[in-house]
Amino acid sequence: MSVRMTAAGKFGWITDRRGYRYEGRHPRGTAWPDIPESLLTIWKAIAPDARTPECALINFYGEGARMGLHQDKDEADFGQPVVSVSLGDEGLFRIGGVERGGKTTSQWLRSGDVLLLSGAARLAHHGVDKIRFGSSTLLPGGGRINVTMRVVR
Ligand SMILES: O=C(O)CCC(=O)C(=O)O
Ligand SMILES: [Fe+2]
Repeated sequence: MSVRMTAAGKFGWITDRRGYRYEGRHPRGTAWPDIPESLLTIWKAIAPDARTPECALINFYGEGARMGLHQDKDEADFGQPVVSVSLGDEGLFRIGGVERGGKTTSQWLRSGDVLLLSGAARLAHHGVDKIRFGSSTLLPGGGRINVTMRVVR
């Protein structure tokens, strides 16, 4: 099972027959909702010198969902960080280096954990190998939400 996605902010990350890209509108034609203040507060606290985030990607991991190793490299300015907030079930986060195929380390991300990818880590390969479905009571039906904020342009 793959990760389900939606977004808030100026841009959302979508996929269709043309592939993956940032879009200013939801596929149904409406603007994305604003990024909630509570999330902007976390961004400002952890990345005070960064610009305002333009996208909050909301990933939902149901039972069995995972995300393969990848780099976040569809943004224009890699000097701007990526900040993610994990909610609900624990997820096993794996991170390696900028080069593909290098050594990686893994870490369980728990509900409320905030992760910063900046500097040398901004282009590090990373992914989520598995979630511990049912390890948190936050989401009534179980699962993990990861909200990832980015400056896009
Ligand atoms: O779910 C996570 O912790 C990572 C999400 C991620 O890497 C992404 O959305 O690009
Ligand atoms: Fe990522």
